[in-house]
Amino acid sequence: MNPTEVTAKLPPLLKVEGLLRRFGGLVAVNKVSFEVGPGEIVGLIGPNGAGKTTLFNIISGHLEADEGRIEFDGSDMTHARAPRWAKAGVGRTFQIVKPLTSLTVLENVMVGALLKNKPAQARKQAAAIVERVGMGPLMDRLAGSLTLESRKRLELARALSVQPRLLLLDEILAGLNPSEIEESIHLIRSFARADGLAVIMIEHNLHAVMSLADRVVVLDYGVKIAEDLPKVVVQDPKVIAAYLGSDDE
Ligand SMILES: Nc1ncnc2c1ncn2[C@@H]1O[C@H](COP(=O)(O)OP(=O)(O)OP(=O)(O)O)[C@@H](O)[C@H]1O
Repeated sequence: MNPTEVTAKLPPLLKVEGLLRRFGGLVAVNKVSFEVGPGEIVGLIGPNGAGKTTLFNIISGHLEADEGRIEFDGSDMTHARAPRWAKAGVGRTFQIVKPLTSLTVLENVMVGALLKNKPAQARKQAAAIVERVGMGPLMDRLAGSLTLESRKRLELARALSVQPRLLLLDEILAGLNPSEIEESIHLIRSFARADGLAVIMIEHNLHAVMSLADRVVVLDYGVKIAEDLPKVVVQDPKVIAAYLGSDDE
């Protein structure tokens, strides 16, 4: 049995129905619906400006939808703000990494862990997460002194610090070299397969999407134009046309 067959039998963890978000006259997300089950890895792709980050901003409470409904773990989260999403178990990374530069790596991760734990427990948990993402030796370094690759890992650790059941990863592979990308792919797979986290990843690296995702959702001008297995999506004429018509490489 493959992982999609397993997760298909479980009730969805995230259910997005008819989400719509306007910026003035522009419809950035246009009636988008999809579901994600526990342990499932979903790739979210589409040309620049397709609405991917806007969708993440809505799913993590950083923006409100103008229309539609979102359920997480059976609760209506349509009007929930970011802290409630984090407490409910949704961790996210940002495309522009923004660690608290004057805090250490460990302290950055503790900030999220303190949402649900007392300080001593939060420190222990944060240290375990820092080790898990391979940053153990950098635990006491100031975040402001890290390389881009380490900042990206820290961003992932911060997303994990809220003990998420759903991880939203926004282009965490951009700017990494091939061996760092392989390591990250391995790590993301282990979060889903070993820990049962659901993952939605916005990713321009199609090799990574093909090797990781159980399912791919494609946005173009805010509209969901395809949703299927990675190998089916990359052959879909609508998807090919959307990419050829964009300025993406
Ligand atoms: N705060 C905002 N105010 C006005 N327009 C916005 C705002 N945020 C996003 N947009 C517009 O909404 C559309 C979708 O943007 P979004 O960043 O969600 O796309 P994306 O698919 O994440 O793109 P990329 O791959 O380039 O990151 C774009 O046309 C963008 O210019």
